[in-house]
Amino acid sequence: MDVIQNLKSGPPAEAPDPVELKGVHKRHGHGLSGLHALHDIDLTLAQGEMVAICGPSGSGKTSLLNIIGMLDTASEGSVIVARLLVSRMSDQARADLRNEMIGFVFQSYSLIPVMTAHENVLLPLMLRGHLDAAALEQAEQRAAELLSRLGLATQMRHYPVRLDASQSQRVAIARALVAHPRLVVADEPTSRLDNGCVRLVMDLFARYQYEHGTAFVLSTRDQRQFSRVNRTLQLSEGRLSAAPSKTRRRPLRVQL
Ligand SMILES: Nc1ncnc2c1ncn2[C@@H]1O[C@H](COP(=O)(O)OP(=O)(O)OP(=O)(O)O)[C@@H](O)[C@H]1O
Repeated sequence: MDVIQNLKSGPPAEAPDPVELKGVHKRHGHGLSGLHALHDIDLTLAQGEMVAICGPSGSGKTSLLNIIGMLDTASEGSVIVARLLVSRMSDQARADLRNEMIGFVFQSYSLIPVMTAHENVLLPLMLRGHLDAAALEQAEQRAAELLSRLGLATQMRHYPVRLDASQSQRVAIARALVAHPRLVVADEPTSRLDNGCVRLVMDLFARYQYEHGTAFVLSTRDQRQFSRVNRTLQLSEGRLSAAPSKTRRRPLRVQL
């Protein structure tokens, strides 16, 4: 696909639900010593929807996100991403689809130490293939704009070693958004942010929902996010249920 076109394009007008899980179980390890981390999970995420998965440490949040993001496979049940049954895909096809449609925010940020903040954010666009000069300039601008929006204009040329936890987390968030993914999978994305930064991030997420139809699945223990998501689900010992008291249908407010 033409890169400039690719940089500009949003999701197709009638995009299918990005993710559908049915009867998913996850067992880590084998046999009796294996740990049954997820039990019979049913979950459909609609295009443009933001879902928070909350639950205590060890309840299975990361295991679930890894399956949704195709970083790990289910032990049982079906995982459908972009209408494709993940278990039938080759490793390469899974990697390509992941690269094409999903942005990740990892709990430990996973920034590349030998790259500046700006280069880290550019990475997903560079991985999509050769950029000609015009596309590269556009990509660099987009990465810089995202970092500025997240309050990191003066840290763009810093290497990760010079960033504190809040700055590193915001770089990881910019990197997840830069390629306008259809789906963002974010593991505790605001755990290291103060209230002002949480607002910046949630406003930016809402903007992506509206402008690009991006769907978000966030694992969180952060109460500050609950009023900004469309749906909150509770994971408890690997079992998923609705958390109705925390559910809101639409993000409250978008600051453009
Ligand atoms: N690779 C693995 N091998 C064995 N057990 C694992 C593995 N990954 C996770 N587990 C176990 O599965 C259960 C769920 O872990 P998971 O990391 O998904 O929970 P979590 O809710 O994300 O926890 P936290 O909030 O602390 O990250 C835990 O008991 C954990 O020890």
